[in-house]
Amino acid sequence: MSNIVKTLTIAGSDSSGGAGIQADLKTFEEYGTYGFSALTTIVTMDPDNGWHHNVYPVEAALVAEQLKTVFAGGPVDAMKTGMLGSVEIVRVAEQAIKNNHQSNVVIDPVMVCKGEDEVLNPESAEAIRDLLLPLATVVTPNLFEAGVLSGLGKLTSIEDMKNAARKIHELGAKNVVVKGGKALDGEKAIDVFFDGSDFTVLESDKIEPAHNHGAGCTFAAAITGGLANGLPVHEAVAKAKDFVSAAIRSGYQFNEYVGPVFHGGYRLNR
Ligand SMILES: Nc1ncnc2c1ncn2[C@@H]1O[C@H](COP(=O)(O)OP(=O)(O)O)[C@@H](O)[C@H]1O
Ligand SMILES: Cc1ncc(COP(=O)(O)O)c(C=O)c1O
Repeated sequence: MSNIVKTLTIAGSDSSGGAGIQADLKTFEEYGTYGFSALTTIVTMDPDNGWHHNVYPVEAALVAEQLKTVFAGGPVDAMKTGMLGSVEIVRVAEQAIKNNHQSNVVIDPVMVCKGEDEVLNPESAEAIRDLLLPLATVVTPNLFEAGVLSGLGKLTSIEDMKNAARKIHELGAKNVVVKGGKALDGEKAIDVFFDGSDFTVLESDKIEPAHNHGAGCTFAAAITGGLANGLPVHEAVAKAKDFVSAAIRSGYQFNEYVGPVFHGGYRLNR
């Protein structure tokens, strides 16, 4: 079929199914697109150790090989990156985007897993800032990641989020969405969108219980799906906000530690 709309994720595997490549491919399907993937890391969560996340990066050369396979069909309609796992893998992603003249690039600068409070790999965070932000059509940091990328540290208000978005735009990303999510105090889940000249504040009710494991990946994958389908950036972001809200509302409690989103929530109109 020649009218197939193609999407790609370069991300890690979350066997628990809510986040990572699993979230991305499910979301791409919901958007009626054909999903490709290059796996960067395998993440396990240990029920015998308080659900501690162990992250196992794949060899960078193997990520490059996967991307050679994907791009053998030419550039895709839109792509995203998620957890990248090492500086070398960030470089491989950068080269693939440049060499294949890939447009519609969504960078989700994954630095932490929810429930874990250490930056997974500080060098990778710097590499994402320096190598990938200049290639980003949209970058989607959460509150913590936006504080790191902007250098502003802890962000606690919409004004802080706007200042961070401005700084991240200066680093080269064309559009920035700073996600307040559950981390920003208040009754609303607030995200700030900045296109380089105007701010839009996206608001939804804060959903409780927050079955939001995978919400960030799902949001970025939904923006990717929207861009692939030809939506302008601001519409792709607004639709992604509705999509992820429905996914959180339809989420469920997997065990005592984690409640993932359900990526099909939007279709079920929940
Ligand atoms: N409890 C919640 N209720 C409603 N929306 C939420 C909730 N938690 C997160 N979101 C939304 O989900 C999206 C992902 O945000 P967030 O969970 O902060 O990202 P990340 O997974 O990268 O930490 C954002 O649009 C955010 O506002
Ligand atoms: C492979 C992978 N990518 C990304 C994330 C981040 O998930 P979230 O969308 O909840 O921020 C996780 C968290 O567990 C993960 O395992």
